[in-house]
Amino acid sequence: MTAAPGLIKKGDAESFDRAALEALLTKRFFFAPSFEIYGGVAGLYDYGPTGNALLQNLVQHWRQHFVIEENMLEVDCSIMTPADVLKTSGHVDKFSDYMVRDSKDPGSIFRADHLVEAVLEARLKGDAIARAQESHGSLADKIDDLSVNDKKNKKKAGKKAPGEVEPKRLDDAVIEEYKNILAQIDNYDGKGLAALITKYDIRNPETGNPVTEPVEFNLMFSSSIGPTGQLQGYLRPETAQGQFLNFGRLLDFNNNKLPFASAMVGRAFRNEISPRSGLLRVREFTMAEIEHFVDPEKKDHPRFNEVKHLVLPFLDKGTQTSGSTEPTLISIEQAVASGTVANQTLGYFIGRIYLYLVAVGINPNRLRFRQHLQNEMAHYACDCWDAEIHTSYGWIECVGCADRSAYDLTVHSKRTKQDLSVSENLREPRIYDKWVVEINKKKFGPQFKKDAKVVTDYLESRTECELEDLAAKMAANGGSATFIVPDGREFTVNGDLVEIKKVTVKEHIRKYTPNVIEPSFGIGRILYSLLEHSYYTRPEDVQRGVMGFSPLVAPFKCLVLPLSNHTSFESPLLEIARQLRRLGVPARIDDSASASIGRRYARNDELGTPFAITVDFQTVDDGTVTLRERDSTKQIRGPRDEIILLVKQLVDGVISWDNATTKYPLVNTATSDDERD
Ligand SMILES: Nc1ncnc2c1ncn2[C@@H]1O[C@H](COP(=O)(O)OP(=O)(O)OP(=O)(O)O)[C@@H](O)[C@H]1O
Repeated sequence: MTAAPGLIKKGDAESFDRAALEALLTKRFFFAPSFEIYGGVAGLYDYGPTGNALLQNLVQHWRQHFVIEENMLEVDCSIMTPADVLKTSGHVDKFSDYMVRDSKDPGSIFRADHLVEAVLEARLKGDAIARAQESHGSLADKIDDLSVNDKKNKKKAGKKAPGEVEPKRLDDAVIEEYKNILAQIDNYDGKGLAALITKYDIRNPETGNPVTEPVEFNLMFSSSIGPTGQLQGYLRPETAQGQFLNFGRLLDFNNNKLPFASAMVGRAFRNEISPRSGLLRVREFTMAEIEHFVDPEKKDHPRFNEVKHLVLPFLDKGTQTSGSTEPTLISIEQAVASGTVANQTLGYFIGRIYLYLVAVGINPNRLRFRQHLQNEMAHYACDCWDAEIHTSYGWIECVGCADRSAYDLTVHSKRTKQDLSVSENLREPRIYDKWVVEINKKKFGPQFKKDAKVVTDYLESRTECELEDLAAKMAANGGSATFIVPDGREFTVNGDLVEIKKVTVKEHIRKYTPNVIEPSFGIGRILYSLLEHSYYTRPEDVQRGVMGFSPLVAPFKCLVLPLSNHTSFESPLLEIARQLRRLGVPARIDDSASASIGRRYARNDELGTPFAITVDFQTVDDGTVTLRERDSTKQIRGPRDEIILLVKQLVDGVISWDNATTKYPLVNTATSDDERD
């Protein structure tokens, strides 16, 4: 669709007014706080008819783009999950964030990294304002104007927003330090955050009080299964585990062939410490996750050629640790060849994620791929990239894409004693050298007594590289080596007890645990980013908001409306809507007698309806109707049945609006298009 000249650009960050968008979203019931008439609960939202249709369309296109086009095996698994499963996956022990409290107001709780980030960003903004005030009064006004949205939002919330800007100069060296910290804020653990809070005197911005030491808070909602209360469970924090646990059946379903991918769309639950920023951080949300199971030695991808040419902004970990947030524009092929992205399969999915996001309407200029920093990445993952989308809240992670190695299948297999590996019959036997550990059990028991199992488990679960290191240590140390087991204790072994050696192996069957590449989508975050990127106002009246959704995701595709409430319009109106719906085009009739036609167009612009068919007196005379396109507000006229088919083609993307205007004459309408309710 072509935009009218002078139209305020969609997704333009500079001219964006968040308060105006929020008012529109509430008025048109895109979403609202759940349990609102009971006062609501932070982080829980209900989608209205418009928001829900948008959400379903995002999911539907996700299914088309991934599940259908990539022939994935879609499953639907239980939400309530026994504790044992999540203990094995590591969620019970590690799925947590750090929180701090206001030292004098314990009810004021913050996620520690978000607090540090908000305070440092506010100080940098305050410095920019102070510098501008000193040098150019006009620039200061401009910057002050930019913070108008913050002020409006703050007023709406009725309290002081964290990070409220106080004009104050900072030393240049301090600015550099702050920028450096912000570029790698996800890399700090509890101790690191505590040090930052002390060093930079981070306080509760609303009260000015100091905050407590960061403590870990597990994000899972706990429950019990059954009447005895004996079986502990959790609401799943991601959809992935169900897919891993069904791996054996899925492999069988796929005729024991690898690679293949499973997929699931469903709700996930996280008891977020401080759910702010609307739909971006909620406690219950729709996830769409893919688990691509692949041979660890064959991580190339047969369809890599289809995406390798895409040039994308990659913000790698080296750039971030050097204190910069400037991504590098390179092709996916270059990113994989240079080792920036670990392998082709990961690169392939980065490309597919990009194509999906842009197809649904995310502005490609406000999209980047950021690599996880060392501490941020799950300990088992070997590479992870987030698709981040820029919104008025900053850069937001909307899709994570991780190479989870063989971790998940290995831990579940160990815990359940079920074989979750793949066996491959080799045409030629494979002969290779391998590091192995041989434990002298007779001597081991008397030496380590009750700790024998801990030490044995430690040694037997070492990777080849680790065994090689241990062997080198023993050789250098007169035959003994000291190591620390997972519970923190130190043990020493010598050559009498343990032999670590290289042996030559001949295999006819290759047995391995597949690795998993996991693209994980938060549909709500994509939806909210899309709302910001789609919103614009008409140049002739900045109060008139338009949601410029593409027909692919628009909640309603076609509006059908009468010029007035004349009775002769009733029957063609119903018939047109019926025909459109029969063709699979969601159509909405707006025949409210009280509103003028201009007002009704404006109302549907706010719903993002791309096309409108109007029935008027000429329709009754000669069977023609007008068709209006939302962004240009231009109208064409043609025979009713032809226009209905044209709408179907426009919605399916088979024909463009520009093309349509060459086939049917543009009409001059006397309709007042500038009213609103
Ligand atoms: N609280 C939430 N509200 C809405 N969406 C979420 C939330 N937490 C995660 N997601 C979505 O799920 C996707 C995958 O989850 P993942 O575990 O990778 O997120 P995360 O790294 O924990 O997110 P964050 O660091 O922002 O808390 C994210 O990319 C995001 O789109």
